[in-house]
Amino acid sequence: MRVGCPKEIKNHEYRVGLTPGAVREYIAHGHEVIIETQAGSGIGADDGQYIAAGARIAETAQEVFEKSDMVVKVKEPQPTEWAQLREGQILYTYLHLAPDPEQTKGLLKSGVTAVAYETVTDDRGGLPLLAPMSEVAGRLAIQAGATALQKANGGRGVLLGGVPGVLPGKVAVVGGGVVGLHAARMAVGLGADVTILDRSLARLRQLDDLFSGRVHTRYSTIDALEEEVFAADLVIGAVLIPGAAAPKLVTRDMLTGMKKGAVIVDVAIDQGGCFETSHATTHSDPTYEVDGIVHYCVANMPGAVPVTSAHALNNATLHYGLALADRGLRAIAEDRHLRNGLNIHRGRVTNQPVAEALGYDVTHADAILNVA
Ligand SMILES: NC(=O)C1=CN([C@@H]2O[C@H](COP(=O)(O)OP(=O)(O)OC[C@H]3O[C@@H](n4cnc5c(N)ncnc54)[C@H](O)[C@@H]3O)[C@@H](O)[C@H]2O)C=CC1
Ligand SMILES: CC(=O)C(=O)O
Ligand SMILES: [Mg+2]
Repeated sequence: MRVGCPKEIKNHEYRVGLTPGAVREYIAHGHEVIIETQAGSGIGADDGQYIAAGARIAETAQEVFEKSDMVVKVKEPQPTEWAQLREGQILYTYLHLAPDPEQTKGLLKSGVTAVAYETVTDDRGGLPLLAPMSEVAGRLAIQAGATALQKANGGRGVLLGGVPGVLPGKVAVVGGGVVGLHAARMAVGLGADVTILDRSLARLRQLDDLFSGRVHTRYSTIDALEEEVFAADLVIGAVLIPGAAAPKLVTRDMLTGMKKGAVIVDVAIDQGGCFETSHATTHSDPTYEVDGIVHYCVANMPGAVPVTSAHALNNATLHYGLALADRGLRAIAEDRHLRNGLNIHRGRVTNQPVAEALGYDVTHADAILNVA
């Protein structure tokens, strides 16, 4: 198969879909790889490294889209990109379709077969292609929140770790999955007073064990959520219902009960956000204020640390990327975890939560992947 990787064009997105190391693996499997010139510049990988790994360099993204049987990316395709996709081509990238009707329309119109990293599953009930970026974003959320809490940045002027004789800042982490765990790790490391809320008691038990009492865990009722959000200096939004739009857990009304200058980092913004007042921002203008509360809602947080993120992402995407390149649609038909990743196929929505969020009929992948 001919596998192509364009340069990412989302605001301040420096990751790349294929690292030179990943290219070498595709070449070893007998595939051709085309990389857009400078696609790896954000991680310090120049065209020479890609050529040494066996890739051919394309001068334009257009050439990559035109000539590839499978396009491997990081972020959801932007309008100029979805216009270049076509039927018979596989797109392998993050999509986050539930809160994004325009992109969904664009992909449906193109006829492309789109596998979304964030809905591929594993045997342990996890999301293995989302997890590494959730690790990065969870850890970054505390750095971003701590910075936003500084007075000159609009925050209330609290140092998360406090100092001897002054209490530390309070951090509430809403959703104790991968993002929540890694955010809590960083906040604990800084010496903050951390509470994790979740709707899964089993998960709260695990977290209690992991942190040996160093964090508080709380079952997330409306009461508990209100109490923790009102008391917090920093709130991290980290809930997920896979594929679906994030539930709006913190309403605009609740903001009035919060401390002025408190900070919200809504990591779940890529699925629409779990605060009613969240809207997506970019790395060039990451924060805004509503009712005295600073909001940080960057939808591609890991793009800020591309050297770490691109390698972590490629570690996770390589296995299924090779399966798709080796076996095409058959790989999707034969592996239920990859089938869970299929969101769009030849003009139909194949993921139930996406279909429900956007009002489409769902077509189950098994019914249309006729590859016998
Ligand atoms: N902004 C960005 O750059 C990035 C955003 N993300 C996003 O972060 C979000 C979280 O991802 P992960 O931690 O990997 O998901 P996860 O599936 O590991 O964890 C989600 C947690 O939310 C909990 N939850 C679900 N509904 C809840 C509710 N009503 N109240 C309290 N807890 C609830 C679940 O029990 C689970 O423990 C996702 O939307 C993901 O796409 C991930 C990476 C980067
Ligand atoms: C998961 C996601 O949206 C990101 O890594 O940008
Ligand atoms: Mg996004």
